[in-house]
Amino acid sequence: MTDPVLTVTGLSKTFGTFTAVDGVTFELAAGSSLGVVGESGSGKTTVARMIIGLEQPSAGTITCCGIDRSLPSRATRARRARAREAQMVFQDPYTSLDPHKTIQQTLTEAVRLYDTQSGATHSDRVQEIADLVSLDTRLLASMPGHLSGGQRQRVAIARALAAEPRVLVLDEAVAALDVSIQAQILNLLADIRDATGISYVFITHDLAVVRQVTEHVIVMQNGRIVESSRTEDLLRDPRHPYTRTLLDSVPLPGWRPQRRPVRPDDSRTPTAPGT
Ligand SMILES: Nc1ncnc2c1ncn2[C@@H]1O[C@H](COP(=O)(O)OP(=O)(O)OP(=O)(O)O)[C@@H](O)[C@H]1O
Repeated sequence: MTDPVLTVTGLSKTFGTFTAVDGVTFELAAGSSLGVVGESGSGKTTVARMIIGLEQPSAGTITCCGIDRSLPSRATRARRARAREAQMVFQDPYTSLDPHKTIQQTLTEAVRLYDTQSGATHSDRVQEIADLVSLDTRLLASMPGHLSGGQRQRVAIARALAAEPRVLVLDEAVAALDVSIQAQILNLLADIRDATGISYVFITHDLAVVRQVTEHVIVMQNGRIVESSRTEDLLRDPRHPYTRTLLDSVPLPGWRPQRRPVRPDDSRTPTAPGT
């Protein structure tokens, strides 16, 4: 393994008497992608929030790009430096963008905040990150409300990339999207990784996503890692009973949901959303 870009050691988080994360340890190599799976409430998001500094660890260490990030810092310079190490993309592209700002304004704000480019103007840089996520330039003048879910998630990814982070933490980032749009975003993320050498921590409940975009997976249950393995090995030969249960609940190829019995009011003409 090349030098890790992120090392998490014995990470724990308690809320009052409740332990949400309990002694989590893993490494993320530069340019690699790690899946974090586990049922709802297993502590995945809390780990993510600690990595990007939104939550303070109760115990353990987080070292990102060789710098110990376990301790909080209020200094603007340190917070900006940290933002260049790790950024996060959230599940819901509908709420994560400011509805009152055009895409251009949102991206310009992010570019201005993390301006590291020598010479390039903010608008050049906005164009550059829009290109990186294959966002149609005509959409820059739009408000988020006029974009599709997939387009909004491209904007959210572009905004995170404005900081040129070494690590991108994606928390259920494709879960709200249709399967075909999910595939486009996952392909896009693969292309961005190839182009920039960025590393991903991919939090998901979806093992199909894990199969497509990660090389290594950790499985969490009740705040602990219960299995850690190469993705290929985990999907072929899960060791922990919990991981087997997770795999068993994934539909096999060809599975079709059962038809729902038709209820009398199903015959109504569907109303278009927002009308
Ligand atoms: N600020 C908080 N105060 C109290 N409890 C919290 C807080 N944040 C998280 N928890 C609890 O910690 C546990 C882990 O939550 P977390 O969101 O990390 O799980 P998760 O695996 O990401 O679940 P999901 O997939 O539903 O988001 C949950 O029981 C949650 O209720």
